[in-house]
Amino acid sequence: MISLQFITHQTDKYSYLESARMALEGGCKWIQLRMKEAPLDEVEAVALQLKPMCRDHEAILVLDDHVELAKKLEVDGVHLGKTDMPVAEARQLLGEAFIIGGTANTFEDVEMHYRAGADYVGIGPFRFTTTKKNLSPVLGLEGYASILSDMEKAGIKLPVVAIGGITYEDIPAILETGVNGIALSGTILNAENPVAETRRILNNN
Ligand SMILES: Cc1ncc(COP(=O)(O)OP(=O)(O)O)c(N)n1
Ligand SMILES: Cc1ncsc1CCOP(=O)(O)O
Ligand SMILES: [Mg+2]
Repeated sequence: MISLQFITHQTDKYSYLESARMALEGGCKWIQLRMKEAPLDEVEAVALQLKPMCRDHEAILVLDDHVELAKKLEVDGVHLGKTDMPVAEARQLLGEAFIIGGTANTFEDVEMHYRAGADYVGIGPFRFTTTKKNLSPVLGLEGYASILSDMEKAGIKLPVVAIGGITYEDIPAILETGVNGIALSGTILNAENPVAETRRILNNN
């Protein structure tokens, strides 16, 4: 079964919490609570509801961006990008027990996160997506192959999660490049039945 990280999103049909609930029901064991434009108190309110749901499903819960909140709520970790708190600073604040992920679009980004002590890197985008604004350049399969080859040459062993516009059909070829996991949002939430789609993705990969 693949390592699948579900990225929460709010749609016309689903709230952030409902999106996570469906992924958990479909068997996903890793949820990232990403509420991009929401005020901190709203993120906290949803995280407080989501934490016991993740615990009941034996799933990991990481927060996008919010290091102090992750510490306060004692969730499992955070995911940090270029404009967020640097990974090294987050590590100082959170200690070794928390999972810290960093965003990368180039080998240099990976190297930086590796040196700073990240536990994994989210490399993307694989292709264009409307789920995130201000996207970095699209990587495609060649981009992953190239970054993973550079990592190998440099002796950098760090779990890689591919992200950005990924669909069910893309997953086998992306995994072939050597990435360790896949992060998905839209392809699950746009499916007719997101619970069944999560199951299909997990059972066939
Ligand atoms: C697994 C994973 N990879 C990359 C990202 C992107 O994070 P970031 O660059 O901080 O952008 P925002 O998600 O905060 O808009 C991610 N969230 N998760
Ligand atoms: C958070 C994030 N970072 C790069 S692409 C992306 C969005 C992923 O969502 P989707 O699977 O809907 O493209
Ligand atoms: Mg961020």
